[in-house]
Amino acid sequence: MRFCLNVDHIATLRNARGESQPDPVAFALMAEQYGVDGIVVHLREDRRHINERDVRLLRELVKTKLDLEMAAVDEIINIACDVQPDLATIVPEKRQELTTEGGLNVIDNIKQIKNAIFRLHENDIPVSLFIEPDINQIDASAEINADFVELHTGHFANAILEEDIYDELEKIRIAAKHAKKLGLGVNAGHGLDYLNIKEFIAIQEIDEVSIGHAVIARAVFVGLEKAIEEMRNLISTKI
Ligand SMILES: CC(=O)[C@@H](O)[C@H](O)COP(=O)(O)O
Ligand SMILES: NCC(=O)COP(=O)(O)O
Repeated sequence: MRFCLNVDHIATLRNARGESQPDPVAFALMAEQYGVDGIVVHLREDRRHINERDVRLLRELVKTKLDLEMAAVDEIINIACDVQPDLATIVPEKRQELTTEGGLNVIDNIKQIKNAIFRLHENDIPVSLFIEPDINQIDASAEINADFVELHTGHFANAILEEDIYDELEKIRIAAKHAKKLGLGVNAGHGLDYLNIKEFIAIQEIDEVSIGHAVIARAVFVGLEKAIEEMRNLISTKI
């Protein structure tokens, strides 16, 4: 299971004072040295954290894989087609949200997302759709030629009761198997941390996890190298 690090919230800290430190680009390059398999950044329309300078510099400097999370809107699609990330992950965005609250509704927005995929594919950029672990959403994603799906793990991460955790994990497991059967790459992310990852790695069909907030928070206390090492060890644990 590959481990990609989302560095959005280094940019959140940088932007807190409108200055230049800590630089998410420098942080991402250090993370690569410490063994992550890729860097994820979410260039939001409101630029609350990652900005275009970060994305363009990361494109120049990242050696592993650059996964650009983005809304399916012309402004951001144009930037993505110019920057050429290794993967474009289309995510839903709502101004008032604190963080991403759920997966894309591919079915209800099929025309807009199909157009975004077409434009990104025209520029040789593989596309992942950030969706709920839902069979119908997976079928719709395959139908419009997505290359990957990223299964939203937020409901699993936020579940408290044992039975809810089990139910959410089963939804992800079934969805991952179905997506694999359709030939889609299967990524997952949102809210994964040092505790819930232990249950998550049992799902063999997941190719890659994107983790940000929990690792950044841990790095504040133990440093980035150790935070990455600890998560890497948990993800590599033999089941
Ligand atoms: C799509 C997703 O779950 C995250 O990668 C996303 O970046 C969350 O948004 P914030 O980083 O703005 O919290
Ligand atoms: N797509 C999920 C991601 O990149 C990181 O989400 P989180 O770990 O910050 O919740």
